[in-house]
Amino acid sequence: MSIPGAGALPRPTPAYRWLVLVFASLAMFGNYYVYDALNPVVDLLREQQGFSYRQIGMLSSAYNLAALLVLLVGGYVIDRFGARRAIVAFAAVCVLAAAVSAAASSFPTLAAGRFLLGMGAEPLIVAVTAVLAKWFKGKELSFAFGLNLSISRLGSASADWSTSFAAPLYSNWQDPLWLSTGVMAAGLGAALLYWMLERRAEGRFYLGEAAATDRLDLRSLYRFSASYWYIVALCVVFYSTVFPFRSFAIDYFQQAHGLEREAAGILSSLLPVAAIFATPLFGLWVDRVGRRSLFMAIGSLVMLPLFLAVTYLPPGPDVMVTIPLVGSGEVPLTLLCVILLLGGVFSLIPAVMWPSVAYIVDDRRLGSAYALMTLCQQLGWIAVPLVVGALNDRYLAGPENPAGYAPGMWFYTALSSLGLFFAWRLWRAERGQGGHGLETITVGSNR
Ligand SMILES: NCCCC[C@H](N)C(=O)NCC(=O)O
Repeated sequence: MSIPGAGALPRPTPAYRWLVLVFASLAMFGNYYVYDALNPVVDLLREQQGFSYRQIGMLSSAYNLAALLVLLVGGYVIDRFGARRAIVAFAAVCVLAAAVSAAASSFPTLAAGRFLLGMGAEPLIVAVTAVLAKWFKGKELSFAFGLNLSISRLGSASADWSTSFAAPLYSNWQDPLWLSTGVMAAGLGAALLYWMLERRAEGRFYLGEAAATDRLDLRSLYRFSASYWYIVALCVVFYSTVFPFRSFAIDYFQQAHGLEREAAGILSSLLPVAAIFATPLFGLWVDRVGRRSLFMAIGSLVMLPLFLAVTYLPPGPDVMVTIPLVGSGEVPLTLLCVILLLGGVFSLIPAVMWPSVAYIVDDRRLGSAYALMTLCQQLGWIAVPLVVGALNDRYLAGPENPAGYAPGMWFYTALSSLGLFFAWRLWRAERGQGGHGLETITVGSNR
C-alpha cells in the first residue's frame, strides 16, 4: 500500500533507521532469552519435578509444534494487521508464555507455556524480518540482518550466563523462568517503542511499499530446483542437531562431565558468543570469495566428529574460562575446543545458508521459499529432542552412567553425516552446468 503523497516525503534518516533496528532487535533479544531460559533448569526439573528426559524433549517439541501451526497463518496476520501491530502482539504472547511456564505447577501447564511460546516467538521472528526489510531495503539490509541475529544470539548467551549473574535464583527451577518473564517484558517494552517510532514516522518519512512477508504458497513446492531442496535438507538436519544439542547441553555438561552449573552455562554460552562475532565476518568473507556450497560442506565436515569427540576423547586439563562482567568457570580443554569448533560451524553455516536461497530462487518466490524452509526446519526440530530424550532415558543416562548419553551423541553424529551428504550434493550440483552461481558470484562480479 503506498502512502499518499509519498513522493514528497523524505526517506527516514540513518539515525531513525538504526534506532528502529535497536528496538526490533531488543524484542528479539527477549525472544531468544526466553527460549533458552529452559536449558539451565533441566537438571532442576528432573530433580524437583521428577521429569524424565523424554518429557524435557517434549517441552522442546511443544514449541516447534505450535510454531509449525502458526507459521502457516503468521504471514497472513502480519499482512492483515501490519508488522507494527504484529510485533507488539507476538511479543505480548511471548510474555504470557513465559509467565505461564514460570507459574506452572505440572508438566501439562509447562508444556502449554512452551506451546504458547512457539505461537509467539516464531511469528515474531517473521514480523521483525518484515520490519527490517521495510526500513533497510536498498540500504544496509544484510548488515542490519547480521546485527539483528547477533543481538538475538546475545539473548541466548545471556540465558546461559544467568547461571552466573543470577546464580542465587537457581535454588529452584521457577525463579530463573520468572527472570526470563521480566526480560521478555522488557522486550515487549522495546516492541512498543518500535510501534511508537513507526507511528511517529508516518506522514514524516516515506517507508516504501509494504514489505513482502514469509508467506507460504504450497504450490511452490513443485517449482524449486534440486539445489534449493539440498539447502532445505541441510537446514533441517543442521538446526535439528544444533538447537536440541543446546537444549540438553548444560545438563549434559553437568551430569556427564561433572561441571558446576556456572561453568556449564559459561561453556554452553560460547556457542552463541562465537556466532555473535563470527557470523557477520563469515558473511562479509563469503560475499567476497563466493564458494558458498563448498563452505557449507566444510562446515558440515567439521561438525561430523564433534559429538563423538565429547563422548570418547579424554577430557584433558581444566582451563579457566572468564566472561568479563559475567563470571568464570573451569572447563576441560577437550570440551572447550569442541564447543569453539561447533561455534565456528554455528556461525559459518547460517551466514552462508540463508542468503544462498536468494541466489537460487526467483525474487517473487523468495517469501515462500523462506517460509517453506522454516516450516521444514520445525518439522525436523520437533522430532529430534523426542528421540534424544527417549535415548537418554532408555540407556539410563545420568551422573552414575555417563555412557548412557553416548547413543544420543551417535544420533547427532548420524544427522551431521546426513548434513554432509546434502552439502556435498549441493556442491556437486552447483559446480555443474545447472549451477546458480553459489560458487562464483562475489561482490565484485556481475550476476
Ligand atoms: N530461539 C531460537 C530459535 C530460532 C529459530 C529460527 N526459526 C531460526 O532458525 N533462526 C535462525 C538462527 O540461526 O537462529
